Amino acid sequence: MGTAANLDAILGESLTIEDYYVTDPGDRPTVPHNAYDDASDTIPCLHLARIRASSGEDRKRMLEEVRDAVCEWGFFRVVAHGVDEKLVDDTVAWARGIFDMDLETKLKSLVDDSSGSLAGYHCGVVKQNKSWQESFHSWADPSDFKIAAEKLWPSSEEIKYVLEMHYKFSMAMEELALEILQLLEETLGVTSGDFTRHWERLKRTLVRFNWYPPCEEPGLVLGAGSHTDPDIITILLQDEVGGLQLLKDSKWIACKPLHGSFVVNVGDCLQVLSNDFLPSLQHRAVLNKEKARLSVVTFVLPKVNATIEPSSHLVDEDHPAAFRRLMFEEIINAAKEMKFKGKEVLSLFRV
Ligand SMILES: O=C(O)CCC(=O)C(=O)O
Ligand SMILES: [Fe+2]
Repeated sequence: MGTAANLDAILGESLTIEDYYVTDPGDRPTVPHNAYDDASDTIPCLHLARIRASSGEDRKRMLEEVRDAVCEWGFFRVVAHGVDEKLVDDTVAWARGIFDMDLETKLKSLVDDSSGSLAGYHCGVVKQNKSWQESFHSWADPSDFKIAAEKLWPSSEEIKYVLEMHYKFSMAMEELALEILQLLEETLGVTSGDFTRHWERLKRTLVRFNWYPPCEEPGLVLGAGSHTDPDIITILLQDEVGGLQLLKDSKWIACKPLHGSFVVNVGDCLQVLSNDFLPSLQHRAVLNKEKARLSVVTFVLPKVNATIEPSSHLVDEDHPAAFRRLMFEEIINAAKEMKFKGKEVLSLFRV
C-alpha cells in the first residue's frame, strides 16, 4: 500500500517505529481491531426511518427507548438514515485518492498549526504526536475546502468535482446531525433548541478524513489515542476494516463496522448542555498489520465564543447543574493541555 511506504519514508528521515510505541502499558490496545464480542452488538442502533414515520403513543414509546439508550451510551449507530449511498461511496473514493497521492503532493497542503487554518493535510508522523495516522481536514464551507483542494488537485475539472462532492457530503452530514440533535432535544424535553443553537452551519462543521496505514506493531502503536471529542456531536463513517473502540464502564468495546450505518457520538459540549444526561465517551482507533483503514468524521462545533452551560430544561432540584458555564475555548485548551491523552477534560468544569 503506497501510503504505508509514505509513512515509512518520513519515518526513515525522522523517527523510528519505536518512537510511536504507546509508552504507558495501560494505554496499549489490548483488544485487537476486529475482536467484536457480544458487547459490540449491544451498541444501540437507531432506525431513523421508523422514528420519522412514528406518531402518537408509538412515537412516545420509541423516543423513550431512544432516550434510555443514548443516556446510557452516548454512542450509537444510525441506519435507514436516507443519506444517498452513491454520495457516500463517491466520497470514500475521492477521499482514498487523497491518501494515495505521492507524499510530495500531500505535503504541499500540510497544515502549519500556527497558520490558524485547519484546511489541508495533517500527519501524525510529521507532527510527532504518536498517532499512526494521516488526515485531511476542512470546514464544510466550500471556500475553506477550496484553499486545500487547489494545492492537491492539478486540474480545474478535478477541483470542481471534489468541491461539489465535498459540499454535497457536508450538507448531507449537516442535515443528519441537525435531525439527530433535534431528536435528542425532543427525547429529553429540551424545547428551546439548546443543543442546536450554538452551532453555525458550514462555518462550524469540520469534516475530517482519517487514514490509518497498516502497522507492524498494532499491539504497541495507536492510530488515534484515547480521547473524547470536544464538540457537540460527531458523525463517523468507517470502512469495513474496523478499528474504532469505545470505553464503556472501564471496558474497551470494538465497534463493528456495519455497512450503510453511521456511528454517532456525543461530544463534551453536549455532555455539558445535557447536564450530564448524555455522556461523551472516550474512544480510540486501533491498527492492524494488513490493511489501511479510512474513517470520515464530521464534527459539529459550537461557535468559538459560545458560552456552554447545562440547559435549564435539564436542571432541577434532583438534577442541579453539574457544570459551570464555560467558553468552548476552555474545553479545547484543557484538551490540549492534557495532550488529548484520554483524561477527563470535563472534570475541570464540574461544580
Ligand atoms: O477513526 C476512528 O475510528 C476514530 C476517529 C476519531 O475518533 C476522531 O477523529 O476524533
Ligand atoms: Fe474522536
